[in-house]
Amino acid sequence: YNERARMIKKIPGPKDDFIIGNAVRVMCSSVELMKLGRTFAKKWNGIYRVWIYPHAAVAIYNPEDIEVIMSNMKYNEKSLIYMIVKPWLRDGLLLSNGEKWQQRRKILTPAFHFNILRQFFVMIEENSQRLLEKLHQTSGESVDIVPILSEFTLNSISETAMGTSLTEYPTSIVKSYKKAIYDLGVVFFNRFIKVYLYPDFIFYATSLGRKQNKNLKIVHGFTEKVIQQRKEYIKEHGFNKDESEDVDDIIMSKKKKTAMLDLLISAEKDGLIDKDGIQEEVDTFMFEGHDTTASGLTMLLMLLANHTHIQNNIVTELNEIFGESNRAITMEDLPKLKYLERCIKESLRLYPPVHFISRKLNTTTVLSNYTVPAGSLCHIPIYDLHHSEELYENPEEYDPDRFLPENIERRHPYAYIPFSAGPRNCIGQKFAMMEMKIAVADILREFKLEPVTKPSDIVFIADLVLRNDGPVQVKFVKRQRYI
Ligand code: HEM
Repeated sequence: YNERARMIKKIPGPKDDFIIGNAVRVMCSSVELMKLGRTFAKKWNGIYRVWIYPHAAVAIYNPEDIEVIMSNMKYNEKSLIYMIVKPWLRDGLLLSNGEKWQQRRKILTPAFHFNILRQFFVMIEENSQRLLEKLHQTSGESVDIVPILSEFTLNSISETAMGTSLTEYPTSIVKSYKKAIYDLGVVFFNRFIKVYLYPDFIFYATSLGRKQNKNLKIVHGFTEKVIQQRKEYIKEHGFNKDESEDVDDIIMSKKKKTAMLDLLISAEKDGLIDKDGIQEEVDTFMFEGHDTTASGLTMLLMLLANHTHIQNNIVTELNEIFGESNRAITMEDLPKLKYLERCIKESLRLYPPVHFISRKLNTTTVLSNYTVPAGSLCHIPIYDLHHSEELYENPEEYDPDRFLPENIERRHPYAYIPFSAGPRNCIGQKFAMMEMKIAVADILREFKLEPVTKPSDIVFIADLVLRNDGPVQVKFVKRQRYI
């Protein structure tokens, strides 16, 4: 009944229970929670509030409010719910705030410069060829693409950003890393819905807390090895500092592969970051750089398998570029793949891998004519924004032409934000788009995709990235030269 509660109560939202608000309502299964989010979004119009004692939150899914929050540095701080993943990613770029975030972002930005991406291209293409070999082994039979694509994206991020090939590790170690990430997702979800598990002293006394610790040990142990291996490499081969002190030259050196990790190790030598800081960033990039693109590619291939005419349009575009030639794809081909780019963008609209983000409102803010008190959480359910009937005609339909330049122009710039927007946007978005383009172009030059899992079979589970509750299956049938 205080002023804050009175302000929040003016915003429409689900009926709440005395004191605890909506706490009981959100304590449901992972699948039900995802459905509940969609039900709420449909019931209200671009904004609603939830109250889970003692926290108030608004969910906004209209572009005008999202612009207010995302375009302004004063709303850059991540909300309390990210504290659930803090023991894992600690103060890495995704979670850090204030000066620390600014300094880290400055160190890491050059790792995604166009010239660096050009070098990454070669390594991603090598991995894409390995992916094709795997797909050939499926001999046109139905296959679950989730683990196959996750292996491709994990290998790609470790070779490019970390300068470490996972083929040098026993498969059991890599498998247990991936499984530990999946299991952590389950723990995080369970803590997220049970507010009584938020205090550390309660959480760590439960079996869930113990499960988290066990999996964190595996995940941190793995990334520690990745850093160690790179440091040993640098010790042996050096940074090539004799030739230049310039950071671009260091990571572009021909003597060794380029790596984001090298920037961090170099920054450690300059006293800008310490050992723990490096580990935080490696954990962040290994996760953000692989699970997101794997989710994006999974849904994209499933959609293409189910939309033959769209798949054929991409093949026509590929034919125009490659003709009868078997030559490998190059960096120069990428901007020519305009239709494919539209298909990727539309897939990221329908299935945004990062479907939900959240900020903290440090000041009292007016959103949709409602006053939201300082201290509230501000959730941005990207999924619901992208499925809004007001912004997209027939929002459930897969229609790449929504991304024709004239159609983009008609939309609000914050109506489509798969990579977030503003100063705190995704640092890896160009990397991700490049990786997805290479993989899909290579796959469609080689295989015709046939549907097994249909869009109507997809049932989301609540996790850090958008996941189906079960496998996503596709058939890869060898093509007789692009027909
Ligand atoms: C399709 C693929 C991807 C999607 C949809 C995606 C989406 C996003 C989104 C929505 C955010 C904002 C998160 C938030 O505010 O909580 C973000 C942040 C971030 N992403 Fe991505 N991402 C993708 C791929 C990547 C890749 C490949 C990398 C690394 C190579 C990466 C690294 C990061 C990092 C480090 C941040 C935190 C940035 C900051 O706060 O300064 N992401 N991403």
